[in-house]
Amino acid sequence: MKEKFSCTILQSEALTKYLLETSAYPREHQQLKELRHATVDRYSHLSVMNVPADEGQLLSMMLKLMNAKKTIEVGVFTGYSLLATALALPDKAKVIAIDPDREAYEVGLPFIEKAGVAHKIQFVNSDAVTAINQLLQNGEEGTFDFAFVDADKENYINYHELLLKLVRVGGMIAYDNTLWSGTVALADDDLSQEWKDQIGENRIFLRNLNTFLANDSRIDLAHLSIGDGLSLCRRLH
Ligand SMILES: C[S@@+](CC[C@H](N)C(=O)[O-])C[C@H]1O[C@@H](n2cnc3c(N)ncnc32)[C@H](O)[C@@H]1O
Repeated sequence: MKEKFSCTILQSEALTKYLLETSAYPREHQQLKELRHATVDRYSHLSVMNVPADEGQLLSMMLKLMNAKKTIEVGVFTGYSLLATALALPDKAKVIAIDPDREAYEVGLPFIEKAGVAHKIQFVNSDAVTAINQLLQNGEEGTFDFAFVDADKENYINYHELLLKLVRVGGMIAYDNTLWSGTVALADDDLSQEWKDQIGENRIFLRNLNTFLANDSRIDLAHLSIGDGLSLCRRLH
């Protein structure tokens, strides 16, 4: 029997709604809330590209616990995770935000400015391989505390090699969407045509990444079932 398409990896949409409405939305920063609503108004169904509020809160808590001061964001869109990051960092911290599409970032920018954290952000209008290589050439190897990757899935495995150089020993790389709506666990025959059309080849790229990370002795790994799946990789040496 074909599985029914669902954006959530929790057992029901009702449970996702409960989690967001009970714990996440009441504590969501006002500008994050407004950015989220503006993204729905502007992009409707594409607004699922924003990380959900509970994941934003996890990122925020991790950054504070790590005392992070220099981070990189690969894939910005309208900037929900970027704003959550910038809000969690101290005033003199820096986040390099990379995306070849500046238009979507400009939808979120007024909310970032209103939150008073735009000065922490350096937006780089480029594809990430070029931008990260540039940072490495500039001598910034081993200087980043945290990297958040939420962009083109086929390149995650390439970003991993570059980001392992860019983050310091003990620093963290987080990959978003690594459970891809639960489809990484499904056989081809379990997928309806509607689902196949939506997910394309990303399910295969993410499966390969998950196997690769599980076998990578250079990192500690925690694969979380939050949002659409989040893989946390801590650089060991
Ligand atoms: C899922 S969205 C990011 C959502 C964001 N984390 C948030 O919470 O709002 C993915 C973004 O990756 C960007 N992207 C696609 N290819 C890229 C690349 N080669 N380098 C950097 N960003 C890329 C897209 O333009 C898009 O804005």
